[in-house]
Amino acid sequence: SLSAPVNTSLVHHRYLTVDYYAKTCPQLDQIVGFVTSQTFKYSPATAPATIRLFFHDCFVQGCDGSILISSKPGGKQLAEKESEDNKEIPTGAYDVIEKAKAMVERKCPGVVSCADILALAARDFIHLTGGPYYPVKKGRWDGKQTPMASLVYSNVPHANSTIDDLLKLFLSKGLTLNDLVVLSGAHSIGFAHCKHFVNRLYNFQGTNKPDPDMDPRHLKSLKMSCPRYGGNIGVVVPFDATTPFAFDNAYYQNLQGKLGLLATDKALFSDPRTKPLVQTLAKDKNKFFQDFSSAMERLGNVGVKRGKKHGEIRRVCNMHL
Ligand code: HEM
Ligand SMILES: [Ca+2]
Repeated sequence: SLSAPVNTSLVHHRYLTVDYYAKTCPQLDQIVGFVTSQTFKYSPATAPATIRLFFHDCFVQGCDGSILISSKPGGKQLAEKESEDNKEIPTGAYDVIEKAKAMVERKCPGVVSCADILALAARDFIHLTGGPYYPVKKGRWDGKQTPMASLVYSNVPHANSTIDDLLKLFLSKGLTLNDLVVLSGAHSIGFAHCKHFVNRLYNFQGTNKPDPDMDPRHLKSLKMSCPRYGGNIGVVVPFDATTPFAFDNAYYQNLQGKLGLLATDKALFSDPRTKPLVQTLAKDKNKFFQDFSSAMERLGNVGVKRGKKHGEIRRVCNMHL
């Protein structure tokens, strides 16, 4: 027959369903919803942190909770969580998953994976910040593999990546150029450390001058937060200068107004392959919400594991069974 080759890392998501736990844990969505909304009240920064946590989990060994595992004390292998990229993720994101898992375990012990709880929590936080509410398909198992910090760098995007790099990375996960543009809309909320964009402020591509593609007032205000020398490395700056806690399509409008933060954000508007979609999304919030919801479903399908050979259902999320 003429059947297409099957990418085995992508097939298991066929088993994901919205009502996967309908019999075994009917209260699941409600419990996770309770914990995320309580957390959001006193710690809104946990929302963007958890969304990024989900993204980085899915891109490294698939959506399998591998990012949640802590390194063994005294062990020589560093876990994913301890990698340079993931150390930036505020610990509140790990805490909210652990808290939700503990509550779920009390109601339905040994049934629900941490990977599914993370997918649900990411969805809840998108909704809590004003974004779309979409159904989450479930049935992911937690990964049994030992997570390795050394796998993270090459599997997550960086602020100095080119659109070609990003496209290659997204294609390797079964995602598209459109998914890249649409999922980048998550930068509608949250914060970045100065080091990720400081070159654009003072020494763009070795010119010793700022990036000419940046609004001058925006440049001035970013320079105040991020001095060239002697700044505090802990300082973070909102991706969206106007509404950092509101999930909306202002991210794309900002790109058009030269208010993008990372070079990769800006590149989405300067590259002819991605610019038309940025323009469409900047105009049409409903389309952004619809496209974002389906792109998150595809993100949640990446490298899903199932069954006891590769998977487990953890009791606590930071430790293997
Ligand atoms: C496509 C290329 C992407 C690049 C180059 C990129 C890079 C970054 C960088 C450098 C930060 C700042 C981290 C820090 O300094 O603490 C960040 C934050 C963030 N990223 Fe991305 N990212 C990309 C795509 C995505 C995607 C696809 C998502 C989710 C669907 C996402 C969600 C987030 C969120 C929510 C934050 C804010 C985290 C917080 O406030 O704690 N990013 N990203
Ligand atoms: Ca993972």
